[in-house]
Amino acid sequence: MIGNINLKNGSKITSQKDPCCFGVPGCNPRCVRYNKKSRTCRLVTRAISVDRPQLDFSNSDWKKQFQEDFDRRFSLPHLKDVIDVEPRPTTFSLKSRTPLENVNGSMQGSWNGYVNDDDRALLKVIKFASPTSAGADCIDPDCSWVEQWVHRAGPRKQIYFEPQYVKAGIVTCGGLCPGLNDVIRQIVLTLEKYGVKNIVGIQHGFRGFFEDHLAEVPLNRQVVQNINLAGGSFLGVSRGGANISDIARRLDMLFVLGGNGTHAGANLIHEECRKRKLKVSIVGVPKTIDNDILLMDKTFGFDTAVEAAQRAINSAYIEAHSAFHGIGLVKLMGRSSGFITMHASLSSGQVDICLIPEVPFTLDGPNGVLQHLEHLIETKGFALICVAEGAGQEHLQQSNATDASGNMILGDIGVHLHQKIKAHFKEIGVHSDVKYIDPTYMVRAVRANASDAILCTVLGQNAVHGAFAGFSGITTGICNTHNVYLPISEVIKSTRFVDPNSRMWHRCLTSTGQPDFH
Ligand SMILES: Nc1ncnc2c1ncn2[C@@H]1O[C@H](COP(=O)(O)OP(=O)(O)O)[C@@H](O)[C@H]1O
Ligand SMILES: O=P(O)(O)OC[C@H]1O[C@](O)(COP(=O)(O)O)[C@@H](O)[C@@H]1O
Ligand SMILES: [Mg+2]
Repeated sequence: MIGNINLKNGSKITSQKDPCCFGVPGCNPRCVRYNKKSRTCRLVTRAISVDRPQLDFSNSDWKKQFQEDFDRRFSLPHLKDVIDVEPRPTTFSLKSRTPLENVNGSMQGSWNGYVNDDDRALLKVIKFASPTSAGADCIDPDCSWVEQWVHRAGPRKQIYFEPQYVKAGIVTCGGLCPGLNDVIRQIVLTLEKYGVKNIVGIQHGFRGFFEDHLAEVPLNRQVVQNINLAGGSFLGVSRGGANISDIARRLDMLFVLGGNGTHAGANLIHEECRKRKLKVSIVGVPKTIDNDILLMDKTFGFDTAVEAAQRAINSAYIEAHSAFHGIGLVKLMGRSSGFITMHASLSSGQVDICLIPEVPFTLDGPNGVLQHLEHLIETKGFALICVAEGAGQEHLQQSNATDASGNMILGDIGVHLHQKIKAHFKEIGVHSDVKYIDPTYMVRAVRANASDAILCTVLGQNAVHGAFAGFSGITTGICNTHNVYLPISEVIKSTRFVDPNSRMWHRCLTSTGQPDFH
C-alpha cells in the first residue's frame, strides 16, 4: 500500500513539498486548501485510502500488477458475492408487440438491446507521450500506455429481482441541482417498465428515513409525469446525518441521488446490507452542479448551472461596461472545485479575471489581482471578475465551522473582494464603480436544460438497470462519452478538482488574458 494519508484537518505542514500542490503527481488528493501563512492544510472530511499497490517500475510485471489491482478495485459489488441469488430472464423489453421467447431460461430473439456483463469502456483514452504533456495523468515515469477498463452500463438479459415483489425507494440529498426531477421521473418510468408496482419517494434526503412526520411518497407514472417541468426536487432535499444502519431493511432497491457526501452515505448503507446479507441493491446517481465527482465527464445539472450563470455574468458585464471605471464582480458556487466558474467564464468570453479554489492568488502587490484591475481600468476602462465561492479562502478568517453534513462553511470571498477593490481604488485616488452580483441559488434552482435532461434520462434509466442486474454499491456516469457503472468506493476517494495543468484551465487563461497572480 502506498499513499495512505495520515493528516488531520489543520495539521501543520513542515516539508517544502506541501500536500496541496494541485495537479502535481504525488500530492495529497484530500487536501482542499493550503494556508500559506499558517502552513496548515484543510482536508476533505471523508476518509479515503489511496490503495494502489506499491509498483516497482523496474519489474517488467508492473503493468500486470497495476491492471490486476485496477480490475479488483473497479469490479462491481454484486448481491451474489454475499448471498445465494438466482438470476431470471429480464422483464425489461422494448419489443412489446413481439415478446422474446424464454427458451430454457434464456431470452431468444433477434433483438440485441442488452448489455453483456463483459462489455467494457476505456476509462482513459489519451496516451500521453510525456509526464509534462498538458494534463498528463501518468502511472509510471515514462507515461506508459495501460488499459483501464470499466463496466458498461445498461440493461442485462438476466435480472436478480422479481419485479412484482420489489419495493423501490428514491431519495435526493444535499443541495439542489437542476435535473433532480428528471432523474426521479426516469427511475420511476423504468422501474414500471420492469413491472415494479411499489415505488416510494423518501422526503428530504436521509432525514426522511428517520423523521416520523416525513412519510414515504407513493410514486408512479402519473405522479411523476410532469415533475421535470420544474426545478428543485419533488421529494425535497436536506443536509445532515441519518441513522444509516436503520435504512437498509425497509427496501429492496434504493436509488440515492446526491454528491460526494450522499455517495459516502449510500456506500455505508450498501456495506451494512452486505454485512447483514440483505438482498438490497443500493445505486447512486451523482448529482452536483459543482461537477466535482471523480472519473466522470460531467454530472447532470452542471451545464444548466453554467448556462444560468451567463445571465449574471452578462448583467455584470453590461453594468461594468456602461459605468465609468466600472468593475463587475460575480460570485458563483463551487465549494472546492472551480468548474462552474471556469466554464461560465469561458462560455461568456467577457471575463477578465477568473478566480478558482484550485489556483491561489495574491490580492496586493505588483503581481496581485488589484494591480491587474488598475491596469484593466487604465487600458480598457472597465473590468469583469468571476470568482468561485471557494477561491481565495486563505485571504479570509477561517472559522472551521461546518454545515450539518460536515462541509466547511466558507468565508464570503465575494464580499471580501468587493470591499478590497473599493478600498484599493479609493486609496490610490482613482474612481471606480464596483457592481457585485451573487446569483448563488439562481443558478441551481432552475429546470434542467435540454442536454442535462437527456443526461438525466440516461442516468436514471441506467440506475434501474444496474439494480435489476444485481449490483449494489455502484453509481452510474459518463466516462469518455460512454455510460458506465463504477463502484461508489472509487468515486468518493476524493473530490474532483480543476487541474491547473489542464488544457481547459489554459484555455480559460488565454480567454481572460489574466497574468499569474503570485
Ligand atoms: N462521509 C459521509 N458519510 C456518510 N454520510 C455522509 C457523509 N458526508 C455526508 N453525508 C450525508 O450525505 C447527505 C448529503 O451530504 P452533503 O455533503 O450535504 O451533500 P452532497 O451529497 O451533495 O455532497 C447528508 O445527509 C449527509 O449527512
Ligand atoms: O447553501 P447550501 O444549500 O449549503 O449549498 C451551497 C453549496 O452547494 C454546492 O453548489 C453544491 O454542494 P453539494 O454538491 O454538496 O450539494 C456547493 O458548491 C455550495 O457550497
Ligand atoms: Mg457535498
